[in-house]
Amino acid sequence: MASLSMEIATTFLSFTCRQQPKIPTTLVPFFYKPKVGNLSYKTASYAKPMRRFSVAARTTASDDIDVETKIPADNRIPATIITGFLGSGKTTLLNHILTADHGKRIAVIENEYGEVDIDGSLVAAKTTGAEDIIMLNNGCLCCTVRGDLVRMISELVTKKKGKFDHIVIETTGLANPAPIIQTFYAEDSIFNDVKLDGVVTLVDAKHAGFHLDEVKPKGVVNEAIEQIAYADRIIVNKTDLVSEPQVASLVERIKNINRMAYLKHTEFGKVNLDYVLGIGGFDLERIESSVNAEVEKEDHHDHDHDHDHDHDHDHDHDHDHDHDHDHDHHGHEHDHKHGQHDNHHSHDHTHDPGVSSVSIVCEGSLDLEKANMWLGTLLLERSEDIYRMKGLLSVEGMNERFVFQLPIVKL
Ligand SMILES: Nc1nc2c(ncn2[C@@H]2O[C@H](COP(=O)(O)OP(=O)(O)OP(=O)(O)O)[C@@H](O)[C@H]2O)c(=O)[nH]1
Repeated sequence: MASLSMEIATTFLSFTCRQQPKIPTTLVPFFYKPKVGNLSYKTASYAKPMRRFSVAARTTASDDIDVETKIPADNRIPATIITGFLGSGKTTLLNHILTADHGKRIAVIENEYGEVDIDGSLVAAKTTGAEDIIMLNNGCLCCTVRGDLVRMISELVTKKKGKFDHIVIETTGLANPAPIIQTFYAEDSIFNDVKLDGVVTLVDAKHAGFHLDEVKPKGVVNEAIEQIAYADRIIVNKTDLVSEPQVASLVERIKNINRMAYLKHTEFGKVNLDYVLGIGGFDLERIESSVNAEVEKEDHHDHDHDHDHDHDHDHDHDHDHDHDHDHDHHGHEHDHKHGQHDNHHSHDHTHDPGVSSVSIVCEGSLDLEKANMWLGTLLLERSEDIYRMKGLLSVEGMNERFVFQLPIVKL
């Protein structure tokens, strides 16, 4: 599969202008947090994080699309962000990764909020000397030392390229992952050599509920929620300290925040390494295959009501998905809008007033211009509410399907 990257505005506009296809099946999962107050459009908060827009074509491009699709494989160095609230087990997981037999040479960037390097001395690799460990102390990667992160990754790449295979970044427990994710897209010096592989979030089975409940002052993010919302992989750790029903209830709550991420329960961060490394959470091919799996499940989804797509009406149901599809459909909202032409449907499960995930599946014909307009409007008006989007667009008249993902990050 070929892929390409380009400026968002160009891609979006040229894609719109040059194609007039329908979209037989489109799946656009995204996270959103309901907006408080008026919607507003801020150029800086929306345009900058999305300056890279990646498109992956499944087969070959047709003549009428003005994009170069024969792009070489993405050989950039993968980077994994390990995040999670204070004491959730990030360093424990890091040690597990570094001491495991995986054959990867890992460079570690360890962020400590205080001046004293405590985590660094706890990291196993320091004693083995097998990997590079870079400490970023006295500030948080998402704010005060973000510039240092950029410089350190750039230096790693220029001075030690070829000497390591993967970068693992452990954030502080108070980090908001969004600006860290943005670093991988907004900084050319990083983007050209390093790709974000995934965000792994540790959740403390015993204390997470308390942190998730915490009501922050207006304008202040709840980091515990953000860390879950941005995750590709969630590890509910310290399950030895709580009962099974407590774990189940926490898992339900987490899934209500982020149904796109995979989730595992562990003690002392003991997970298979392929669960956390090389996961391709930000990798278009992987996204495409997981989105395809979602579509297949959608196709076999057993609706308890009839859809008559021959009639002049629109079924509009918003879906919350998790990878097990273990949600039930009792009491969820179905928004049927009659009198419109589109045959798409989506299902809306609203469980949590804070952050949630939504998948939209559109079947049949969709006008790309309208879809583009809808996406553009959504991003203009709700970019402050959306953490992340991954999607798959199937375009009439073209054999390819197009994958996109947007880390919607705000500073
Ligand atoms: N009982 C229990 N303790 C654990 C588990 N995982 C980690 N711990 C312990 O919890 C404490 C905190 O673990 P860390 O790995 O340092 O957590 P962290 O997220 O890196 O902590 P900060 O860097 O302070 O945010 C340590 O004493 C760990 O040994 C677990 O599954 N069960």
